[in-house]
Amino acid sequence: MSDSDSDLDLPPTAVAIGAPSPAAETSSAREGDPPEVPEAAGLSEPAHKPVPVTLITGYLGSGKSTLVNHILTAKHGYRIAVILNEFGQEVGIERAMLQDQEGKASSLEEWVELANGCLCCSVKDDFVQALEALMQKRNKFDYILVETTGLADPGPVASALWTDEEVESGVLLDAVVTVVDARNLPRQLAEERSNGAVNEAQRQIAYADVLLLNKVDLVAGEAALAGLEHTIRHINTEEHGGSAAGSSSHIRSNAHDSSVTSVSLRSSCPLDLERFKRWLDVLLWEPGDQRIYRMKGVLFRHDKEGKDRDQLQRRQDELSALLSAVLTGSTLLMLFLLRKLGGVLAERESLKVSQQALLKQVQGLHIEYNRLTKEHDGSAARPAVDAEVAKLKASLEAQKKEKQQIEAKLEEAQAIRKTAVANAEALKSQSKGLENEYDRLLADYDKLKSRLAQVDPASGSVARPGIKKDE
Ligand SMILES: Nc1nc2c(ncn2[C@@H]2O[C@H](COP(=O)(O)OP(=O)(O)OP(=O)(O)O)[C@@H](O)[C@H]2O)c(=O)[nH]1
Repeated sequence: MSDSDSDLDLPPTAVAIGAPSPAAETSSAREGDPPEVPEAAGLSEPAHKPVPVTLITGYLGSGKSTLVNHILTAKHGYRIAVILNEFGQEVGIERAMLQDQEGKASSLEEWVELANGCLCCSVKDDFVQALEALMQKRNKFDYILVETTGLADPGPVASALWTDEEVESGVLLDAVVTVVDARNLPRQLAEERSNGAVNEAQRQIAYADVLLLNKVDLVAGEAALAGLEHTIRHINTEEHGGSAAGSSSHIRSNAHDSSVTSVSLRSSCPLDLERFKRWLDVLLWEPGDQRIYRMKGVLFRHDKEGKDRDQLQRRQDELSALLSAVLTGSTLLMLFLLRKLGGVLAERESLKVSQQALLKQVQGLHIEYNRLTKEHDGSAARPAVDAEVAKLKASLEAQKKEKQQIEAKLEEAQAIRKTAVANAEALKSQSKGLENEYDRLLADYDKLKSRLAQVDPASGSVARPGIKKDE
């Protein structure tokens, strides 16, 4: 590793090994520095100068995409086009991961994904076509980064850049950067291929102009790292002995390792994360005859925020349902009570009328009684008059009783009315209380949402001091 590389704006757990290339210089631009115009891109010259192409290679899961994402989000001022080659048939996963970094300035100008095969063989023509298509927009970017699959042989990919006339005139191989997985390197180098051919990990190291020893955080001890560095240098100088940029390969080329394949799974339902983890444990610890090199994907799951949001949403829904049930119930009850009240009031009015009529009748009877008493006092008709008066008195008594009954009914009606009004008041204040609780929950939900928004999903830490994620 050259000393000048120590300033590289690289991920903290990566070590650059080998001669610095323009690509390495690209990533060494520090924040705030004005962007240097890449010589090969010739931005100071007319646009016929070739665009530099950097091939980023490395075994499955070594950290190529991490490096590409780092370059795209670092502040260097270059505009970059990316050609990404996926081994599997799924496209869009890496792009989705990039999109996760919203908020960071991205140098990405163009993004092309070539899936279901390797640039070095089955999709070589697609690669050339993609480059030709990109060259139609050459003024939009200063650099092209090509991320190969983990099984790609960089040799044929590099040679594709100078075997197509149109491509050759527009681009220039800047460097082959090989990302090496420090933890898994010994195993990867030891893997045997048929006929004793050099395996992919070895070929990728051999072709590198720049070697990036990645995942050094997963290797314990300086001595182990020094040993890995020695091994890599040895393979690179022994097998390679020169730059891949512009040189022809003397490494025995090999057909792809046909025992490696990819499987992709899609689901439109949210994942139960715990069950998913258990499934992964079984898959990784008891793989049977299969070895799993690499997994990547975008999970559709209910996270904590989602759970909280769901719970809150459910509580809100329940509360609104309860509130509307109570309001509907109270309205119906009010209507019922009002109707009953209306009936009682109408009955009271009719009772009043009949009471007045009775009073008039009693008064009329009284006048009639006085007249008859005066007229027939001492006469022979007196017994008949007395009988008549007794009848009238009985009728009066009956009417008095009726009046008492009506008054009792009236009292009862008034009591019902009083209860109805009290019930209506109680329901009113109950629904007011529910409304307040509903408002309070909405405010809690907003607060929780804004706090969760401050949680850094990568580290789980909270951006603002004093607020814990679990709050
Ligand atoms: N511990 C540790 N993990 C890392 C480092 N660099 C990358 N990773 C992780 O390693 C995994 C693989 O990284 P990628 O960048 O996707 O690897 P890749 O080479 O693009 O993988 P393929 O495209 O499948 O070949 C991811 O989970 C990364 O977060 C590192 O320096 N240290």
